[in-house]
Amino acid sequence: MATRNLGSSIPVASVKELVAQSLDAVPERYLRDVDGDCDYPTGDSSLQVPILDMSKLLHPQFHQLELQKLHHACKYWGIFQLIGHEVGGESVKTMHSKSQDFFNLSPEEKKLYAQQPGSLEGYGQAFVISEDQKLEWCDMIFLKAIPAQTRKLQFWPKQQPHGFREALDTYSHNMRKIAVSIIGFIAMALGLDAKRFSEAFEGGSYDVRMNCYPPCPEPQRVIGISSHADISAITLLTDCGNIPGLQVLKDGQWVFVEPITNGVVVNIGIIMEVVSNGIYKAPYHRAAVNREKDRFSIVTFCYPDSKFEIKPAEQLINSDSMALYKSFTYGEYTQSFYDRAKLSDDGVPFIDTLKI
Ligand SMILES: O=C(O)CCC(=O)C(=O)O
Ligand SMILES: [Fe+2]
Repeated sequence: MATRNLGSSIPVASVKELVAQSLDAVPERYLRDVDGDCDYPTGDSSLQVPILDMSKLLHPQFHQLELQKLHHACKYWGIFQLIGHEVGGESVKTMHSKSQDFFNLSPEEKKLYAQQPGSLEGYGQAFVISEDQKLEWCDMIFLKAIPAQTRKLQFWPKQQPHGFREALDTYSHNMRKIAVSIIGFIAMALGLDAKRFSEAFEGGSYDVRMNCYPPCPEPQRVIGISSHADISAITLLTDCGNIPGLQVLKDGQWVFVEPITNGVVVNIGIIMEVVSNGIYKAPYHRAAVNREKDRFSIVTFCYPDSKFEIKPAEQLINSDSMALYKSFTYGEYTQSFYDRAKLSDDGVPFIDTLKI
């Protein structure tokens, strides 16, 4: 198993603590519109993110049509909501309540699990690399969950919230179950060997990020998580409550992903963009915040096992369709991402650095 250096982040104040001070104005470091580049839209409500049904993918009668829908969703959206999967709502609900309980602990209790220099794991913020960088309206805790031997238990809340560790163990195994099945169908939709993909994800890595977006007095002027594409192969997101926040960029427009009961949001990450030779795109997405309530999301970044080479699949390369991306070992790929994350933003998207 290649060890991954997940980089590090400069400690900054917790947004929840900031909100507890009942500020009526948002501190300058969070404001996105001061330099006139705020583009916070309400989201286009005429567009709806595709919904895929796992039980249909598994059903001989409906399989073919649903597989075509999956191909279309991955190709034109890079994101879809998955229903009819085999994971019951209970484990998701339990994890969401433990995650909320964690963010509601006192600042002192949460700090027991704070990120340490040189690592992104733990409680804090991701990728703060300079003192004048704009900040996101989000607190998070980031934990590597699978394989179990990669867990850094010093960052896993222990006594409080009671049962957090067991809940995360169950939740992450359930997310792996979903990843193993859906990646097989994604491979199939591309005409690739489903079994090889499912096996690679059976032995893959699963990193979990729990996000808390506190209510903001000026939600239009801040961003919960700024626009990015995930570096995973696929990402599975569950939302708790009916508070929309996730937005995806579709043909130049931001579209809200409306939470649906028991739905798991699946999005294509950069690894699958490379493997599919660009047929499927890792979509840009971001999180908006609201004025009224905390929003919580739990995001599982799914990676294949470390033997899996990150390169365009050979079956997709021919004289009409040349390889668009270079080949990487798993270790080279993750290291190159974290090496770039330590540098100040040069405006070049990570995916472009992978192109031939
Ligand atoms: O919370 C959300 O809706 C988005 C989170 C996300 O994109 C991420 O953590 O990578
Ligand atoms: Fe993301």
